[in-house]
Amino acid sequence: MAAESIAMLPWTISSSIPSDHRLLPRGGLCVSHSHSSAAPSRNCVVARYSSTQSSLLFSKDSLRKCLRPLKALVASETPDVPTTPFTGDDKVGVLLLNLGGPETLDDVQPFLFNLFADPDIIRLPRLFRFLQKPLAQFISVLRAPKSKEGYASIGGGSPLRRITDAQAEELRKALWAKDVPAKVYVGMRYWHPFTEEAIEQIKRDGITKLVVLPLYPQFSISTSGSSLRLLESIFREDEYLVNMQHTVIPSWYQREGYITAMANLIEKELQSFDSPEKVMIFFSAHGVPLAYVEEAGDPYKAEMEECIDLIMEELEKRKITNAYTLAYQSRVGPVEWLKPYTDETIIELGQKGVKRLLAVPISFVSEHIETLEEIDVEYKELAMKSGIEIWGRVPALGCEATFISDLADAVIESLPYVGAMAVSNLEARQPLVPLGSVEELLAAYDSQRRELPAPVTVWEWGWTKSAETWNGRAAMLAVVVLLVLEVTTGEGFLHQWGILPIHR
Ligand SMILES: C=CC1=C(C)c2cc3[nH]c(cc4nc(cc5[nH]c(cc1n2)c(C)c5CCC(=O)O)C(CCC(=O)O)=C4C)c(C)c3C=C
Ligand SMILES: [Fe+2]
Repeated sequence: MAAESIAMLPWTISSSIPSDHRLLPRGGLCVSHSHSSAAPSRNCVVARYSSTQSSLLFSKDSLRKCLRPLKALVASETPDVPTTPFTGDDKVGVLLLNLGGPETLDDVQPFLFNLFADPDIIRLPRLFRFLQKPLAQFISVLRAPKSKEGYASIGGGSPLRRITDAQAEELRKALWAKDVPAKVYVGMRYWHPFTEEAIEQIKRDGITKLVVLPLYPQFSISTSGSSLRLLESIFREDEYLVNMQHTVIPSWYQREGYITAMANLIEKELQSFDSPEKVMIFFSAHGVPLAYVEEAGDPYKAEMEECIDLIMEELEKRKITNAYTLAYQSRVGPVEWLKPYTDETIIELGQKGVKRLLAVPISFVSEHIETLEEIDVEYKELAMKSGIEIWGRVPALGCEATFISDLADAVIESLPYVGAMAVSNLEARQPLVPLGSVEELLAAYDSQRRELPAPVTVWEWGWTKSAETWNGRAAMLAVVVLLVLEVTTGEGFLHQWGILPIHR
């Protein structure tokens, strides 16, 4: 696609651009993939000035340094990119999208139901879609006791609402301090305040321009993708929203302020070890099923790896050159997830003689059950058993000032593009998209729109993984059928055992 054909994208150049050209406003730069044949090393990128098509080879460092004057230069050549986006009548809103978490132990099962009822979390083949809700009910009831134990151990509920509300308030203050009087809303995917509730408030407040900002640094179909898909369906059916100008920032892991804030946290935590240089930095990201990446084109893994490259580059500039590794935690269910797994990696590192580990949660910006329980308790215990002697953990960003200020900048930089973007011609991983384009955005990742295949497709005889999986599936299907029969007829073993009430 010609650079000229996409006129309205913001000024975000990442030092490790993922696709073969990141497109900037007309007259802007296309920056090629850091691993392209034109870029001889991983520290180089090729930038092409779109007006003249001339190419230049930059080191990532020098590209970053010359960005500001370049922006000024190109802005002066691009009169059609709006520079004064708002009139006095505009009311600006920012909608933060997040996962949500159960606030009490009684919320756990219904929260899990909402999560598993999401087709972006459990993707059933088209033919079996009608089973989504019964299956969600079944799995949520089955998983609830274990999840409840976890939430009980971190104080009886998820801290996510409290932290996200605090982030929203700090972001609002940062925006006002930067002369952008905006209101900030929180819309959760699986628990209160639900996205629908936030949207109702946005309408009541008469917001005319909305920036949608998922609080996940890296994009995944299962997180930001799911939230945006829901938002899009809400927008489609509402006259007020259809006419409200908006833009979406699908991911922002490459932003300088975020990278700096993460590097600051890591640097600070390293100082608490007696020999900081001997500590291995252990990035632990939330996993996703492998098929999301390999079959559905989820950019999550690629964005995660780039994000870690950027953080390590930033640390390197500060002369911090520790060994580091990335692994994926929190897998659920029988299918294969992104590897290496965090638990297996900890054991291997112990066997290799690593003695000091600093865990860095990387896919989420708040403390939550998987940092407070899984990392701080389970993985720490495993590490100690595996021969690791000293264990540390970097806190989640929360309301860290550099981070919040950078989020405010991301919002401000996106404002000129609110309502000014076309839905067509989407490129995978472009920095801003309009709503109404989530399908296109996802299709850009998954250009052939293939359905996710069954996790084990080849049948093998014997007591094998495939036999186990197929037996498991058959059993699950049978249970679902029984449950449906039971619920619809009001008779069956659950009623007989008094688990479900008998209706007379
Ligand atoms: C970037 C972060 C996350 C990705 C990717 C993600 C994918 C994903 N998650 C599940 C299943 C569960 N997730 C649960 C909790 C949970 N998940 C995330 C983040 C990501 N999930 C967070 C921050 C939380 C915690 C919220 C809180 O209450 O603090 C849970 C519930 C907890 C539990 O029972 O373990 C489940 C289940 C899947 C299947 C998936 C990808 C398909
Ligand atoms: Fe999750």
